[in-house]
Amino acid sequence: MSSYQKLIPPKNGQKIEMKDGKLVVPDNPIVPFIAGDGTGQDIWNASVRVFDAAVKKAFGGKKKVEWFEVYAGEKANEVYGPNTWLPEDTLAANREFKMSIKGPLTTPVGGGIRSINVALRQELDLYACVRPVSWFGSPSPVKHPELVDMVIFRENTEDIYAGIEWATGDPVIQELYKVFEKAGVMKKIRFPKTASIGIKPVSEEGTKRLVRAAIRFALANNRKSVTLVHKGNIMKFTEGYFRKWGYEVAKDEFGDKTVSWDDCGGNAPAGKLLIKDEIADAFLQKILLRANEYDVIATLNLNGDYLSDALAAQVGGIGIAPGANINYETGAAVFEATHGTAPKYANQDKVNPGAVILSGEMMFRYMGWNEVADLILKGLRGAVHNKRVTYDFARQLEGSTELKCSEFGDEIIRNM
Ligand SMILES: NC(=O)C1=CN([C@@H]2O[C@H](COP(=O)(O)OP(=O)(O)OC[C@H]3O[C@@H](n4cnc5c(N)ncnc54)[C@H](OP(=O)(O)O)[C@@H]3O)[C@@H](O)[C@H]2O)C=CC1
Ligand SMILES: O=C(O)CCC(=O)C(=O)O
Ligand SMILES: [Mg+2]
Repeated sequence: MSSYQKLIPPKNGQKIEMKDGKLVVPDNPIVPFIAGDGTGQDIWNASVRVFDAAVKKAFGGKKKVEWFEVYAGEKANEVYGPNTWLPEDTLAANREFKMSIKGPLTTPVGGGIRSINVALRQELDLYACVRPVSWFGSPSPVKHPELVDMVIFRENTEDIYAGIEWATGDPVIQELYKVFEKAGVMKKIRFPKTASIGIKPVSEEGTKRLVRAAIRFALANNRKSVTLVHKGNIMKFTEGYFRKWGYEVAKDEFGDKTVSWDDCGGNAPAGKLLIKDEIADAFLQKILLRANEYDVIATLNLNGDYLSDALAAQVGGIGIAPGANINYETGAAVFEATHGTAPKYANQDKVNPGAVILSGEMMFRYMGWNEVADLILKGLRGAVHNKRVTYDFARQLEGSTELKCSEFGDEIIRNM
């Protein structure tokens, strides 16, 4: 057991562990949670009741999650003192108990602390951000939202999110200019006196482990294709190499089970997984026009961030867009919504808790508690079908009843 500065883990529960490459889940697992900033607390209050109700209904008391509150963001400042955004305790709890679920955390724009969400992913090396997007019957701005059934695998530890950047005037930039001078690239910086500079690392190992995870998922779930989404025409050695390394891992490690677009002209023989690629801007227009041509998506960090919100909107909005950050080798995982803190709605018991609830659905499936995950899906589908929904759906759904965040949780429980 780790020694914690301020945390006391629940006495009754047991740890989830990884043994011989497999998760071993006890009947009473301890699962750490971070409620989150802004709307996070309202959402967590609704979500945890849904989770407990689904576990109780599925197992009749034989299994139970022991929830363990850990802190990050604003609450961490209250518990640990000013300027403590991601306490060592929280990282230690994530390591000890393997999995956790979290609400959104605030990141200021243009200065201040770097993202705690990104820091958690990097500290725990959760290299795959997995975001499934499909239609739940909710109102959508497109004619055929049912054509969207994709799972985004977003690289989660590299790219511009590594946070290697300097503000205009920083002395490091002057040092970099000396290197750029030698390399003969200074003329490419149009306004050197005022430019801020950011650096985008993309590695072979980082790309291959992400694409490998996407291909394994696609094969295990009988998916038709994996599309590598990149901007490799412009960023040749970062995004272009993501594409190259992606095709390489498919050929070298899954050559008997996959076929590339170039080798089959897009017509994959029966039983083979098609590996193709798409430039990111073209991809963004094609998902609106012909969403059914895409299935599993493997992409870089920034592209994945943009795509997640865009695809979420296509199936009815960010209010029901779930996600998981996973390291498939260590088994470590943090489940979280795609959306942020939506601060203008904080403490109004108003927003849609669906994204965290569906992140919980992913978590229970990851734990092998499929009965619980199925009940959560049934409950959510039932609530949307009955048009008893939160404000985001209600404003687009004729004849609906607008529910509070907590009431929507109750409605999901009623429909399980
Ligand atoms: N993983 C994380 O913790 C993330 C954190 N963030 C952080 O969150 C903060 C706010 O970011 P912002 O760009 O405003 O993005 P948000 O996702 O927080 O909110 C944007 C809009 O999305 C809608 N929305 C968000 N959550 C919900 C919900 N649960 N139910 C219904 N609608 C919802 C609202 O739309 P409407 O106004 O139309 O009602 C809201 O105004 C920033 O500090 C950002 O860095 C952002 C993303 C992820
Ligand atoms: O960390 C943040 O504040 C934003 C992260 C984000 O938008 C995402 O992971 O989708
Ligand atoms: Mg985002």
